[in-house]
Amino acid sequence: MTLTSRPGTTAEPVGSGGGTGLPGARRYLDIGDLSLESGVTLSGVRICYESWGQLNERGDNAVLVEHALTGDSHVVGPPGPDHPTPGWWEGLIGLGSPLDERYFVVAANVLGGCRGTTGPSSPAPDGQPYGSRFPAITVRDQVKAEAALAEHLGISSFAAVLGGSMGGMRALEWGVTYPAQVRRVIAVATTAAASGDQIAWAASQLAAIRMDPDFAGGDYYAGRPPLRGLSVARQIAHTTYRSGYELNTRFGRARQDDGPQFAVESYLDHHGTKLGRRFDANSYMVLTEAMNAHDIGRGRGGVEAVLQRFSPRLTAAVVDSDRLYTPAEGARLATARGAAPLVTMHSDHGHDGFLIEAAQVAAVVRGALA
Ligand SMILES: CC(=O)SCCNC(=O)CCNC(=O)[C@H](O)C(C)(C)COP(=O)(O)OP(=O)(O)OC[C@H]1O[C@@H](n2cnc3c(N)ncnc32)[C@H](O)[C@@H]1OP(=O)(O)O
Ligand SMILES: N[C@@H](CCO)C(=O)O
Repeated sequence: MTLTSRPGTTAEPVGSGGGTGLPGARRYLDIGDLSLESGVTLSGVRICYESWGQLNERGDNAVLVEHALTGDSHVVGPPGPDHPTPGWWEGLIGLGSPLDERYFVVAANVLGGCRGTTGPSSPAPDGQPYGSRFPAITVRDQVKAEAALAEHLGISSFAAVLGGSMGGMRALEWGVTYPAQVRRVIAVATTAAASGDQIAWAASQLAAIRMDPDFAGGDYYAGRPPLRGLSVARQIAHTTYRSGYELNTRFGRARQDDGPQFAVESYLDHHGTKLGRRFDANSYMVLTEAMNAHDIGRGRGGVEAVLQRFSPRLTAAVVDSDRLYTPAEGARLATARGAAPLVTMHSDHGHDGFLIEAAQVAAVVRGALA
């Protein structure tokens, strides 16, 4: 990333919010072709993003907020025409919040996703959706696309790049790939490299989608989407996102409406069906595979070597009941050169605690930026 502004095409903003962070403030930037880590070139890449606040003259008061697997650029704010869901980290941005008027906050929809940034459901150069033709991408590719956005916006350096889960992976990659442009990384409920356990849980999710007859090898956009496979994938994932303690105490052995189905089955079914209404199965697979490939040490001498030369200040935070991105993985991050002591958040909810315990996350961010 150089500090000069680069050519890019800003498409018409949609909605009416401009850069204010009000609903409908999504904007699009066409960054052109992106050469991927695999050597493949993805042509005509578009980034969809939101921003809050003003960039200062030095271009160094920016903060990048990175969303997780099924999140999006709508970090805070009510639902609106462009945002079927409310903000997922309410209280993080705005007056009186950790990311207040001192900062220019940016959040982009991730490369490979389905909320406006180029992904498998986007049109390929032939005008048809990529579908099965969408290339494998990595977290590094996602960060490279975001760097093009940062450059276009005139950002010289970030005061912080922060995110949870898959968002934390991107935050870490930013710190490794662009150390001179990132002063602080805040990595929440995440890992330096996908573990065998995480890849194993992902394997059955990917298989569930592939086994849905509606998947059609990924080329289903003209027909029915593979909602049953996606639902099962989400149900497996959601179980790993919550703690056994929560599932036992909240649902236990109760039956749904005194019928034959366990209440916890009904709950998982609800979340599986709900995701199908807002998420594309191909994106789910592409992003899951990108997370599986995540390893900040790949081609760089391994994770420990990278952590020992990590140059931005690093704050790692974990959720004590997270059985997917375990506290041990956060503790490993906190061994990085110059890292702050590990922050442990308490939640009975497991991994999703990084979304649910918004006040604790806000305290982590406030503390890291103090
Ligand atoms: C809020 C958003 O979705 S933000 C939009 C962008 N999305 C993201 O960023 C993804 C991140 N968000 C998420 O993963 C989730 O929304 C979370 C983690 C925030 C949800 O956490 P919680 O608020 O604790 O929700 P919880 O797990 O209790 O589920 C509540 C839902 O389960 C339903 N439910 C609860 N018990 C049962 C049951 N026995 N049977 C069927 N449904 C049930 C509730 O009716 C509720 O439904 P609704 O979400 O349609 O209103
Ligand atoms: N509930 C989160 C979990 C992934 O970290 C999501 O759907 O993005």
